[in-house]
Amino acid sequence: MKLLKVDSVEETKRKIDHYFEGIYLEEEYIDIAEALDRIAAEDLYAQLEVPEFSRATVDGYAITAKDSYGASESLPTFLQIIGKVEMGETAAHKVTPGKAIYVPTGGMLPQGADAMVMIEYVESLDDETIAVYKAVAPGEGVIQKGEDIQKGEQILSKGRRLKPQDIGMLAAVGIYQIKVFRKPRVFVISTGDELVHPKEEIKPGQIRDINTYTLSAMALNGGAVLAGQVIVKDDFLRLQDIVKNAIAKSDVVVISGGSSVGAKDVTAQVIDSLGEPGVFIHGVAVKPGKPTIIGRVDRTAVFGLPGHPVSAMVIYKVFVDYILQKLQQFNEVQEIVIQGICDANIHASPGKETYQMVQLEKRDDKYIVKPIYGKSGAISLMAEAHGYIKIHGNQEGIHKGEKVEVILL
Ligand SMILES: Nc1nc2c(c(=O)[nH]1)N[C@H]1C(S)=C(S)[C@@H](COP(=O)(O)OP(=O)(O)OC[C@H]3O[C@@H](n4cnc5c(N)ncnc54)[C@H](O)[C@@H]3O)O[C@H]1N2
Ligand code: MOO
Repeated sequence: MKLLKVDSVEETKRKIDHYFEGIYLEEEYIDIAEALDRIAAEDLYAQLEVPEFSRATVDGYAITAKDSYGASESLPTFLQIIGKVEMGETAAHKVTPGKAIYVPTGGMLPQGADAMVMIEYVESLDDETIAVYKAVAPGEGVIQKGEDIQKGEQILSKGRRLKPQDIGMLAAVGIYQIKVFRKPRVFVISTGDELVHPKEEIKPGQIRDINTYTLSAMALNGGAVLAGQVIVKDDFLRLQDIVKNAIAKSDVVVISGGSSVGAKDVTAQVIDSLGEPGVFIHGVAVKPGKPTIIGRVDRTAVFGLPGHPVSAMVIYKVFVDYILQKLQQFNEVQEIVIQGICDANIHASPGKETYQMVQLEKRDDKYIVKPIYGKSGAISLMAEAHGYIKIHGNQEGIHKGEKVEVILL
């Protein structure tokens, strides 16, 4: 009988890996100004050094460090000023022993100089002479040629989600266009005779559609574009028509509701009717979210998520995000985790991976993790939660005082 035998989370991910092997989104070139949060589709190496010349990191005088040795507040060293470096220009003169050249922060270090002494430690005696009241070591106040980025150094790896600092690295080495994976297209379908749009009046027995909004927002949050949003009644032919159209337009179709074994639960049949290989997961050993369906039609992933809003969000985070990342060869850690101390005993469901919603409280530099409870139909549970703890199927539960990892929502 269906749903009695279910796959573990690990087995489900293995099946996803198998069914989506070699299926990736196409690549495209974009300007780095548009690259935030996109996933790199190429390894990139620096073709030059950064900085390309040694630069001052302070306002002051470029000198030979040796000249300053022994200098102090009571016993300054006297040096002759022989010039000034302008920003964005080459340093014309060379520093030799006994001489100094003024350089602003970021200016080119003149030849012969190996350190900068900050103006705070210098006194101008006349137009040509300074007194230096501090000894500086070679390299002080200077960023050396190639110190930031070396020629040939890898600056980006395929599968990395581009952060502002990655974009800065690319700009630094003169790369202004980059190959990324096209944004995945996600189509969100909510099924149920009881569902109405939030702007409409509801009759007894009806409820407002929540999942369209939570799941669409999760898709956008993950860097996808929305290919469509539809509410559909529990009707095989209507749903079949809509899912068929959605598959043609998207990389991932997320259908919520209608995934369990009730008489109206037609999602699995619809997916199977639309093409090969069809449904390969029907039921996962997780709590919440057991009646999860995962299939593939041609190159499109089709999910039947449980209708309960909490379960739908949890399964989206665990499996839909997993596929979206696979399609873009994302190669980093999927979850952002915080360590904390659990402040209550938590019971687990043997044989099932349990996702326990929690709140975090900071006490004496430590995070206290408090389990919060509610039915999987209660959206307020998700709104109150800061994250969740994953309790493995072979764990009995968690004891009060135990160290736990919280996956942030
Ligand atoms: N005999 C069994 N019955 C059920 C099982 C089971 O294993 N055996 N699993 C239960 C669990 S756990 C869940 S979760 C639900 C999943 O049901 P469906 O995915 O078929 O979803 P529906 O029945 O359509 O809806 C469940 C619940 O969620 C509400 N819902 C649905 N869509 C939305 C939406 N877009 N926005 C807000 N709320 C929505 C719906 O009204 C129902 O209340 O099955 C259990 N039964
Ligand atoms: O999946 Mo049901 O989600 O346990 O409520």
